[in-house]
This record gives sequence, C-alpha cells and structure tokens, in this order.
Amino acid sequence: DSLPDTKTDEELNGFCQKTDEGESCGSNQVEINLTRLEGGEIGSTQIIKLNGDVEFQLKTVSKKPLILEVPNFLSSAECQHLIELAKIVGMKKSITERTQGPRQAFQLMDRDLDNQINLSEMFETIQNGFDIYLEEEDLKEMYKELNMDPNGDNFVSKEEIQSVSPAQLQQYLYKLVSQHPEKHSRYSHQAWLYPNKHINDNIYRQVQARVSELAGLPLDLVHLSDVQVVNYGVKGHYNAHWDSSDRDHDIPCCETGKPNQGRCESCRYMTILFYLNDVEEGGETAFPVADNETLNIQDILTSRIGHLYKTCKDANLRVTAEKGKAVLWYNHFVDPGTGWMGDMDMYTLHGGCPVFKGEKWIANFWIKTTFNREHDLQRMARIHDIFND
Ligand SMILES: O=C(O)CCC(=O)C(=O)O
Ligand SMILES: [Fe+2]
Repeated sequence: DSLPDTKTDEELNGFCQKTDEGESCGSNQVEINLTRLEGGEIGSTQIIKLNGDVEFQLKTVSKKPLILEVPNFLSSAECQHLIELAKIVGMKKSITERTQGPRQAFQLMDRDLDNQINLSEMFETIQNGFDIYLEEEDLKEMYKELNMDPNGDNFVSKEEIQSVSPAQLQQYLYKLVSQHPEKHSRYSHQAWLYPNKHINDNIYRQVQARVSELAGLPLDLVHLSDVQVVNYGVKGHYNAHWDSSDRDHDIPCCETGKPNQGRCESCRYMTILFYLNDVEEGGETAFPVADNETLNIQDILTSRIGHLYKTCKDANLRVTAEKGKAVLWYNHFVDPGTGWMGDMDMYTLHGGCPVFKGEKWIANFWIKTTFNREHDLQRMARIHDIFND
C-alpha cells in the first residue's frame, strides 16, 4: 500500500515541511520525521512565537525526561470551551484496563519465593491484579472478612489463599472501592473529544493548530489524535503510570475511530496536557522519577512511589495546575533508524496528585503514532482529506 500518486503537492500539504529552499510537501519529497523540542537548563525559559506573532514562554522543568511548561498556552475562554464540549459529550467515570471485564485469576506476587505472601507482597498483588491500592489496615481488614489469614500472622500462605476464590476476592475489592473510590488507581470522570466530530468547532481547531505549531509536528498528526477531558473532585487522583506502551509485535497500537480492533495498546509519542482551571489545593502532576540518576523498573513496581495518592509529596517533580498552562513531554524517543516512534522513555512515569480542595479539569492531547511510519503517513493523508474537504 502506498499513497495514491494522484495527489498534488498542495493536496499533501498537511504534512509539508519548511526547508531552507522554502516549503516542500508530501511524503515523496521530504523525509517526514518525528521531531522533539529542545529544552534548556532546568528552570530556564525560552521565548517562542506561535499563533501569528504571540509570545509564549517555554520553561524547562526536567531534562530526563524532557518536560516543558507553557503558561497561558490556552486562553480562559478556550479552557472553558473545552470543558463545555466535554460536558455536552457527557462525563463518565474513568476506568482502567484492569478494572474492565470479568476476572478469572490473579497472580500472587511472592517476591521472596517463600511460599507465603507478606503485606507488601499482597499490596503489590492487588495493585497489579486490580489497580486497587490498599493500606495495611485495609489488608488486615480484608484478611479478617475473608478469613484469609486464620492464624493472624499477617502472612497468607499458599494454602490459606486457596480458601478464597478469585471471584470472592474481586467481589470484596469492588465493593470496597465502590465505597472508597480513592483507593482505585484512578478516580476521575472523563469525556473523549474526537477531532472528526468537532471538525466545525473553530475554537477546538484553533487549539489543534497551536498544538501542532508548538510541538513542531504536522497538523494532520494532531488531527489524528483524540482529546481526553478529565475532571477530578476532592480525593480525585491518578496514580503513577506511563501514557504509552512499548513496541509489542503481537498487539497493534489503538487507532482513533477504528472500530472492532480487538486487543490494542495505547501508543502515544507525546503528551500535551492542559490545565483548564486553577485548583484550590492539590492536583499537581507528579513525576516521581524525573531526573533520577538511574531507574529501576522493578523498584517502581514494588515500592510505593507509584501510589501517588499517598506519596505525591515525595515525587521528584510536581507541576502545579494553573488554568491555561500546558505541560508536555515525550513518551518515546525517536528511533534513529526510522525517524519515527522508538523506545519508550520510562522516566516519563507520572500521575495526578489528589485534589484536596476545589476541583481539577485537564485536557490530554496525546500525539498518537504507531511504530510504522509508512502506515502513519497514509493515515495522515486520509485525515488530511477529511479536514480539507
Ligand atoms: O491529572 C494529571 O495531572 C495527570 C493526568 C494523566 O496523567 C493522564 O490522564 O494520563
Ligand atoms: Fe498520564
């Protein structure tokens, strides 16, 4: 499959690139690569011009991964508009993959291989299996209720666990989080804005154009990416996670608006997150391992640094939620071989701190690409037609 060769340069100008010789369009003429902005020293600010001739500040707040902030990227009216659009679509409770659908079994995390599960291993078992984060008291209460630890030594042996069925455990946990939604990894409401559905919305399109300009990425790519508007109330939060997935040859990347996909994974080259209001207290975006010297994924998965509902204040970096501000980072490196999406940057681990007072509205603009450049160029050509008809 290649691009239809009947297209003129002008028709292909959705992914035109500026070169020294002027503008050059289409995939045959120029190499379209994914690019990255360059940061400065931590705390330093660059001035950039977007939106005609309007100056914006681009502040570097982390180098590993590169994280940039742009205050007042959106006007107050634009923030309000995105919130209104989301409300019209309808805000729904956020769910995560692990809380969807029926559960058959869960994996016991017997880290020290002593054939019994201690409290911290049980914490990890439940986090891993159900996306639910329990405190020590919760675990002890659960042991009592389900009679999981008859001898009361806070260790659940393999025999003891056999007396509880996965269905029983699931039922108990779901009841618990229905009463205490803050124990879930993510406690928020959300709505998706699909670019195709808002094609006549001038404010939305203006924002998309500015995102493309800021990121230095083709507008077609921005038009391929849906937007998620999220609302958090008091106790609302999102524990630490990565926004994208590493290359998996067996599971394709999810694509906006493509029905009946079966299993697919989120592939998001870049995250551009907007704060749509000022939060009275709390609600920062936390990056627990930003600018860490080293990174140990096993440590992240087994320690409590991911439990941002409790540990946000210990995160290496916290970005405050301020109306109109954008914060952006790259979930992937550029593959030097293909010029397209490459390995994931595991330092991008992040999440939303609990809101203590007021509420929090954000919009996630994820730049979605797959690992296959030719495939994406074709998708870009198609969306280009839709947007320029
Ligand atoms: O609420 C935040 O600050 C972070 C949200 C987030 O990471 C997400 O929605 O993927
Ligand atoms: Fe995220």
